[in-house]
Amino acid sequence: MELSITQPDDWHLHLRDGDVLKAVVSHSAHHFGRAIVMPNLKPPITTTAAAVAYREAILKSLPANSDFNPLMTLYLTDTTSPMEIKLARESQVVFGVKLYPAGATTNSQDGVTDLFGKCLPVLQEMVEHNMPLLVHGEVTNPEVDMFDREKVFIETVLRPLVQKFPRLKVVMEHVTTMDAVKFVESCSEGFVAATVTPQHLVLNRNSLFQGGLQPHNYCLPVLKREIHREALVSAVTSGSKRFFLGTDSAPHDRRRKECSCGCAGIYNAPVALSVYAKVFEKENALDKLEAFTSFNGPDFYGLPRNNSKIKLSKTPWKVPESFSYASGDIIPMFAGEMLDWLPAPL
Ligand SMILES: NC(=O)N[C@@H](CC(=O)O)C(=O)O
Ligand SMILES: [Zn+2]
Ligand SMILES: [Zn+2]
Repeated sequence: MELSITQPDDWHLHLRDGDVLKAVVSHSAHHFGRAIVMPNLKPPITTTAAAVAYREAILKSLPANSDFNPLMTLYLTDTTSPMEIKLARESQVVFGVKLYPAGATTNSQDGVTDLFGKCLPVLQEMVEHNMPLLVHGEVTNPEVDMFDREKVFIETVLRPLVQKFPRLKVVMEHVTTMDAVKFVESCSEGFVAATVTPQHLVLNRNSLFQGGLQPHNYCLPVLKREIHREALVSAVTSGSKRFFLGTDSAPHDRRRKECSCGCAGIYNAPVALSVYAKVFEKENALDKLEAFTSFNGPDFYGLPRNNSKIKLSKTPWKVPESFSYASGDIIPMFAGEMLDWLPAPL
């Protein structure tokens, strides 16, 4: 069996910098036309100037004759100025501003502590420039149960935010719960949308503990119960325009995953398209795959859909055990396992 679809884009990607960037960028560039590149470097990308420089570094790391187009983002802080939003829009290389609640996830220590106070003028400016707010939707209060952090965030932050700024474009990134699906579906189409990762479509929280602790399945927001996974699968295969592909591919060196205090993040760029295809196939919804991978994202961001096509063939292939690079190795999702949708350029 073979499928030809418009080239997909990845609307949520971590490319890192330095040696890791060089090691991972080709895996995304191979399959995706564009990607929204997350700004949580150390130090974070908080200015348009830094985003432009980071974009140059990414372009330099690409394989020869790749036309992969990195779409940059700014990391919102309590001190981001409205002027920075204007600069970002004028640069034509910045396509979103990322909200990390301070302390929510990898490299979020400089994130926002006062969204409804200090950030109000910036949010207003974003509405004026039609600049999307990309949200890591979890509260950080240590008393809130890890598995409830997304749900509590929706009620305490997102719903009030959308009420206050009904014309702000918001992407709820990497949704993991039935609650998030219901929330996104209740908002106005074209203003609130969500990305969905491969892991949250095929794994539930049992995968963290099956046969012993599984650090390579640990990401944030953490995997949830089976009922939530099922709700995500229904949402993406329903044909709704509100959901689109965002891998949240988040490479960390193996030693930082397999240790006493492991990092959150799953490296899925090499397997993402195969996994998404499998999900849609299983639901008899392969006819809805292309909208999810290649139409809904650009339509939401107001960008043209890609012209080129890729082919997905039902050929079994083995995921490499690891990818070694200059300073270590990175273990991909489904390392060493067989998958059966193989993507290739057409
Ligand atoms: N998803 C993750 O578990 N980790 C991401 C950060 C993020 O997207 O929250 C990372 O940068 O490592
Ligand atoms: Zn996140
Ligand atoms: Zn992410």
